[in-house]
Amino acid sequence: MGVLNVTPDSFSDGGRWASTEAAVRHALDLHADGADLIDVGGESTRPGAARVTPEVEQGRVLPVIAELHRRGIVTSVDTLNAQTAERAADAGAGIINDVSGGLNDPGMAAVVARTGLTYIAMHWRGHARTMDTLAVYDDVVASVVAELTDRVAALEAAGVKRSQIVLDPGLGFSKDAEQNWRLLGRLDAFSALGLPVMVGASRKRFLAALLPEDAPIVDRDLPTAVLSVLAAQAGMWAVRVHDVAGTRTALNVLARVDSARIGS
Ligand SMILES: Nc1nc2ncc(COP(=O)(O)O)nc2c(=O)[nH]1
Repeated sequence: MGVLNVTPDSFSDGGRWASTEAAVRHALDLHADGADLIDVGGESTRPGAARVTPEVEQGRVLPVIAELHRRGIVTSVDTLNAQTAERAADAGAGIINDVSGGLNDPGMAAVVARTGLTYIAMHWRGHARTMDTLAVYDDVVASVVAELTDRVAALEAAGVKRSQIVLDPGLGFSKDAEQNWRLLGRLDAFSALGLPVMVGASRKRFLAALLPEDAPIVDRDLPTAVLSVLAAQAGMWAVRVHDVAGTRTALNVLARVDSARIGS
């Protein structure tokens, strides 16, 4: 899953794809680099980011989703808002990617049920302004698994089919660095729920600790690619990355080793 933030303020690529034309061009590049999916977001979710209205969000993402759909590219709409999700589905989005797992907008589950689209339910405890204060867990793996399990039950009660749901541990959302690493060390606990799982570590702050103090954000693409391989080995459904080319190359290394092993 290639990341396309059509926002002026996303932490790692804010403002570079603010126009529809620039955004579509970048999506085509990500697709050419090997992305199976393009995640189109119109509101930055980075800690401290300002909220935008659904109308502003829709103005940013709908034209991009419609044009990519016209070109046969599968998109997910990265939104907390039911109205945006519904309009994105009408514009041709194939997936709803909701970082709040349905907690932000009470109307989201009904839209997911009605559209029948794949729904990525990420673990979330609150908006960007408060999320860091909510990073308190006795056992982060057990808590995130339990809270996602609750979300699945609520979604099914609202008419969403289990077959629509993809889970995501929500790295960096109400998790500190150590908690992110703990979650990455136990991806099996998420697979054990019997649903596809996506992981989004790309360029996130917790990776910076592995790099020199003043390293540019793009240097986080190497640890991101390593995590993509580990996620693939753990049987993850998808990884959400900015540097598709790097992750695709890393996954090709894994595929080559696996095929050689099978052939041996
Ligand atoms: N499902 C899912 N969606 C997401 N959307 C945005 C961000 C924040 O990263 P960005 O600002 O680089 O897009 N991370 C996730 C994530 O980890 N999982």
